[in-house]
Amino acid sequence: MKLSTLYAKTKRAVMEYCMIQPGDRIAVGLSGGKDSLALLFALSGLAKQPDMNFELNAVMVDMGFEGFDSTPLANFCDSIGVPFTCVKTELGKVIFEERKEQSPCSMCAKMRRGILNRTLKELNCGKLALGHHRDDFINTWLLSLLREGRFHTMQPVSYMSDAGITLVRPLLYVTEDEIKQLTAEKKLPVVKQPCPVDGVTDRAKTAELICEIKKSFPDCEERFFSALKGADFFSK
Ligand SMILES: Nc1ncnc2c1ncn2[C@@H]1O[C@H](COP(=O)(O)OP(=O)(O)OP(=O)(O)O)[C@@H](O)[C@H]1O
Repeated sequence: MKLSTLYAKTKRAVMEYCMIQPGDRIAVGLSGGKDSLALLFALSGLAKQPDMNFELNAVMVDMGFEGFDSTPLANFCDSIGVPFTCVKTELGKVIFEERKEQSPCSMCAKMRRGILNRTLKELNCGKLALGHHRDDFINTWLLSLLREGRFHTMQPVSYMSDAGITLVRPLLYVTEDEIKQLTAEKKLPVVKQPCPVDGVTDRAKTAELICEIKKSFPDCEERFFSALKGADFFSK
């Protein structure tokens, strides 16, 4: 993926949905996976553009899974001049070993979000940028339809009034394939936290379903996405 395309697509989302205001302090939620690394890479490039005026941080919640080492991420942040904060937790153990949660993903997301919010407050950051990309918006829409029977997906921008933090998703227009290309070309240091339910969730099943549909309708993702945009799913 060309860097100019990455910046243009990210900037388009940022401008269209007013994701960044001058002087903002933004934290990228860095999981160690390819999506949030690509987001960090894109925003650190945008931050250097003369018409952009914001400060960037990277924040990671270390889930405490055995063998995970965040050093490559710390080194990467250092190399692009972005301060890195890693919050060490035992969330993995609490969720999977002690509580043996029936729906670990929602519990994990909730607890992780609480820790991220607290850390953002300490860092004086008012916005949390997440690495959701175009295909995640489509996947969430299909999952909501199949599981909850409603037309719904994530928003490019949403305000969490209880925490006083704004969530932004600047990779709205970037596809997963583009992120994979970028990760390989730029040798981004992916160090995924070894989650036990990775690949066996309903979200993974809808991703497989979309792959099946693609065999008969190769452009289905473009069509789904333009349907979401056309139906004004995303509020500005
Ligand atoms: N442990 C974490 N610490 C900080 N931010 C996180 C963490 N886990 C997830 N996030 C943020 O939430 C977003 C969505 O999380 P999700 O678990 O769905 O990961 P994903 O879609 O596989 O993305 P990635 O490739 O970045 O892991 C991530 O892109 C990242 O911005």
